[in-house]
Amino acid sequence: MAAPKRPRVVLLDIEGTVCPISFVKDVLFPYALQALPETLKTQWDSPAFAPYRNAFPPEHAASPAALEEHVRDLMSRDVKISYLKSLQGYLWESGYKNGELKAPLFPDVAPKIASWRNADDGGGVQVMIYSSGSVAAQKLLFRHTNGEPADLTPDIADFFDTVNAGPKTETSSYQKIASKHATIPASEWLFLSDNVLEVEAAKKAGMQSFVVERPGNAPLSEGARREHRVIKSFDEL
Ligand SMILES: CSCCC(=O)C(=O)COP(=O)(O)O
Ligand SMILES: [Mg+2]
Repeated sequence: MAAPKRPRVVLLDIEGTVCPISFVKDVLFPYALQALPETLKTQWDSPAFAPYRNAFPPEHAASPAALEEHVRDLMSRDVKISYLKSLQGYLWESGYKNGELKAPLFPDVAPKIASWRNADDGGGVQVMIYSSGSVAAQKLLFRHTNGEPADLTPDIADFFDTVNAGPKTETSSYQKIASKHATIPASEWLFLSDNVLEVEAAKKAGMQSFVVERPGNAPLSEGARREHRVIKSFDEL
């Protein structure tokens, strides 16, 4: 069998791949829930907030109390639905901007993103992001990291979420992502994720894909370890 081609695009998941799951569950989610009541109280009818409110099903957007109850329920179950993800990005914005929120990237992540970008092979390796978090939330996260420099967005060529690509466990989403950059065959994309179902969907779309095993991630089954390459750090690439 021919050796896989060196990737020209590295497509990265966020939670459990570039930063710990605990940052999302124990820092970002509580921040959003804490900001929610005041936002609903003071911004319910504001033009800035209306698009986020109106994206929810009407029965849940009927009153601040109904919306708060629904958001709390969705977040307690970590439901990755696009209107919730958009609202979370809106709620996190002030926290990132005032310095309360800073994304704790694993130590290998920022240096490797820079080295992919600068790879001396006539254009480097493009780095793109695909996360259930909204594109707006992704940009906030990569603009406010613990790296030096903190803003990694200049090194990121494109951002995908469940709105512009589709659900992460569906093969069609990876086909759609690859078709946006159609000069690069799917076989020259490498998708890295903690989620085995996402890795399987990317592989079915013809991408290379490895499972990333980080501290705090859910344990991997023996089957997953047999079926997929598992890496613990981007330095293994
Ligand atoms: C980029 S926003 C924070 C992460 C988030 O809300 C999320 O759902 C992450 O899911 P992922 O697809 O990156 O595992
Ligand atoms: Mg993930």
